[in-house]
Amino acid sequence: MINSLLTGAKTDIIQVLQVLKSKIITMINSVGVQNIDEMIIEKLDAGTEEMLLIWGEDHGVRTKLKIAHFKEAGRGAVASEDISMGDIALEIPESLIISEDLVRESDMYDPLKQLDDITSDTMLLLWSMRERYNSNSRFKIFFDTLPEEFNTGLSFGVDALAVLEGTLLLEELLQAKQLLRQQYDALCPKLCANHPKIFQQELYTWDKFLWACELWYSNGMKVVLSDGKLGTCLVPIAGLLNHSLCPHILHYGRVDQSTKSLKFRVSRSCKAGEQCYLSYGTFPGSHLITFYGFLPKGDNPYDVMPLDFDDCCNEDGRSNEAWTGESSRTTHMVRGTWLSKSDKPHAYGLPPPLLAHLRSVLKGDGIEQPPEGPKPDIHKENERAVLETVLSIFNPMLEGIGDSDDFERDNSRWDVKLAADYKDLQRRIISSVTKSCYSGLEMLDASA
Ligand SMILES: C[S@@+](CC[C@H](N)C(=O)[O-])C[C@H]1O[C@@H](n2cnc3c(N)ncnc32)[C@H](O)[C@@H]1O
Repeated sequence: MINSLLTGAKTDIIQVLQVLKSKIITMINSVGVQNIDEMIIEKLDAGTEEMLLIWGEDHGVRTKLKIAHFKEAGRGAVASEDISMGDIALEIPESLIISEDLVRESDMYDPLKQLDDITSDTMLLLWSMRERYNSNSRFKIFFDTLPEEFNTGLSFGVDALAVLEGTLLLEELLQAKQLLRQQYDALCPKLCANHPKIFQQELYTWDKFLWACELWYSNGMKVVLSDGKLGTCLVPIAGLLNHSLCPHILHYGRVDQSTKSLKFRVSRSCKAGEQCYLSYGTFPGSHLITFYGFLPKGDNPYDVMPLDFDDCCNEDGRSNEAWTGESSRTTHMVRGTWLSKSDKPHAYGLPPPLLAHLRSVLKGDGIEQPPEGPKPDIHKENERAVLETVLSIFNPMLEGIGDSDDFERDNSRWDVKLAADYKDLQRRIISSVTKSCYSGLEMLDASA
């Protein structure tokens, strides 16, 4: 924006804009200094990945990245030269993107389009299950670089699930897996029986279906293609970029109409040799474990505990249900209180809408509301009741999670270790909320 203002601006305005631009660039680059997700390179330029890059470049890929191996994340992309803010780190021609069009062009499309309620994402998933083993595939080199196992939450074993006892993630994982199993049972056996030449039974087993689901969840990207259609796609080479809470590449996902390519521009500079990170999206740890199989390092502002309230009562305490025939619900997302930016008194690091909700509900219990205003004279009894209510929700959660597991993590299986890390994170969030409530109560006592 500043660059476009600079064109044609008067000298004095140019000077102001230049100062503004350099300040903004310094601020953005300082984000890199706090980058807590630094990983150690184990190996640079690995065999198959190197071949994938060469294949890509032969087909029009342009890149300032090379592939490296990291202990914490498998493969990742490293800048092969300094990449300045706004530069394109990677450009993939649309013709190399694996999208719905490939199913339409294949012999699978006819039988699949006869099915009710099948989405194009599911069609593409079924297509990729066969293409993975097609030795004449145009994407053979890409399929050859994919891991044999994905290690996402969907592959957690019983020991890891046992560690998750008492967390919301356990329910989330079991439900996600059950849903996939139902989808598999409804689709694959019938397709194999009715079209055995197209859907060969040995390629459509439950294990291979789960592998393909993990592939699409952990590597799929939402892309708007040049025909304007939005779909989940696999983007060779770009699929090797790892995620960070402090990413370089934030905005991608629309094929450039003029170049017919997908461009990955860096929003902050990336020095030669530094790992170049993508943002997978604003996901909480539970989602990243379930569908990607990792927890990012650092404080994730999207890690939230959902609290559901039945808004059952109206102002005079009568049930809304009796009047409207339905009860309404509100959900409040509570983060670790260390992430709170609010320095307002009586915020306790908790979300203001949650506090407002509890204050108003507790008013129904005959407890007086604090008067509205810029500096509210907070009514102590009301505040005490609010904090005690929050404690009554979070203390049982803390008990449910229990103490930290005391087993040797480094010698545990990947899934058990990840489950224990997740539980620690949940414990940390819940403890921060209860601690904030207790210190709030102490403050109220001290001012009595
Ligand atoms: C799109 S792929 C990225 C390439 C991947 N590292 C590989 O070797 O194929 C996504 C997967 O990379 C890994 N990953 C991405 N970001 C990570 C991070 N910050 N920490 C640990 N693992 C990460 C996870 O296994 C995730 O499912």
